[in-house]
Amino acid sequence: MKVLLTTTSFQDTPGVHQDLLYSQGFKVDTLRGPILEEELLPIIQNYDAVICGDDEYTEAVIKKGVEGNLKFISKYGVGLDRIDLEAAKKYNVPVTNCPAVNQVSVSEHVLALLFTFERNIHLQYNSVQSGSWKRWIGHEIEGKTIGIIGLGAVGKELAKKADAIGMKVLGFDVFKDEEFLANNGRVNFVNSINDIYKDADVISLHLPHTPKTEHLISREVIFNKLKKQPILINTARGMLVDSLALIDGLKERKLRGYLTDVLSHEPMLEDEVLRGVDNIIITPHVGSRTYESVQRQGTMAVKNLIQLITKSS
Ligand SMILES: NC(=O)c1ccc[n+]([C@@H]2O[C@H](COP(=O)([O-])OP(=O)(O)OC[C@H]3O[C@@H](n4cnc5c(N)ncnc54)[C@H](O)[C@@H]3O)[C@@H](O)[C@H]2O)c1
Ligand SMILES: O=C(O)[C@H](O)COP(=O)(O)O
Repeated sequence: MKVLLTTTSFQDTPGVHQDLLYSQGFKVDTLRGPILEEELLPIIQNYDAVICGDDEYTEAVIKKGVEGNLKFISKYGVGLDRIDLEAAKKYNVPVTNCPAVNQVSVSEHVLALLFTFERNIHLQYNSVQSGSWKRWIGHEIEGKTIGIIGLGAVGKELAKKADAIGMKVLGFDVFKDEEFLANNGRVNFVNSINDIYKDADVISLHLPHTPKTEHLISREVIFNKLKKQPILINTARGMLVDSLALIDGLKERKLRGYLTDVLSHEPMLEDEVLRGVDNIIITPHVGSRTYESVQRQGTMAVKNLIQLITKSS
């Protein structure tokens, strides 16, 4: 079994996930992801399986893969938006992912971004480093309303944490998890996303990127629906937000800030429009990158692959 491993956090973090993978007798080749379609096309047919991150598994790549040896795709992570699932089905390549193992890390990252912004840590750090003692005034977070769009694994974990620090929590999802809401009585489920746009001081996105959710945060939303100059936090996917509308919205004070872990194009392009804009903080897709989460996620990705192999034999 020849396996292509492209996720850098898996490779760079020693732990139980690596022990499990390297005890299977696979021949493992590594590349530093994310890997683009044109880079995958010439090599993919050499592999029986891949453990991938946000690599471009287009129909062309999958087709090329199955003309050779490709049989299994194990995604390390949750979001499957870079894998053409229809094509995988068409060519009988099962795809697995790692749900509900990185929500602690990602929700902590959301709060880290929020605290950083509200207490100007990023500005004050740079200022002190340059020898200055300028002191900014920040904002408290307790008592503010957070609107969570997408109450899945990360959204729910964030809802609990936000409640614990005294925020009022609104949540919206296309699926209403009655059991979670019954067990977390202070999480207020709203039936219309517009209630979040209207009432939230902080909006955090936790839904997948699909054709339906692309540019969910549109010019129309930014200019006509946001009522409280919220801070927008995005640890889900860059394509959920219309970047140009967002920049205009920040200039017009429709939003107070944009704190994001994800961009529409990753790795960041040299001419990324969000770079250097006031009141934007960008981190390089590190929401789930903790030693704890990498080991959980990595172990699940390897176990998923072992299960796929066992099932097929
Ligand atoms: N920054 C990171 O490192 C990082 C880490 C994990 C996940 N992610 C991204 O965050 C997303 C959420 O992660 P998760 O683990 O919570 O996923 P999840 O699948 O557990 O939850 C996603 C939720 O979004 C809801 N949803 C789908 N479409 C919706 C819509 N149109 N409107 C409202 N709700 C909708 C689903 O019903 C589900 O409850 C993932 O899809 C992934 O893209 C990023
Ligand atoms: O989908 C996910 O789980 C996250 O985006 C993390 O993916 P990555 O670790 O491959 O960046």
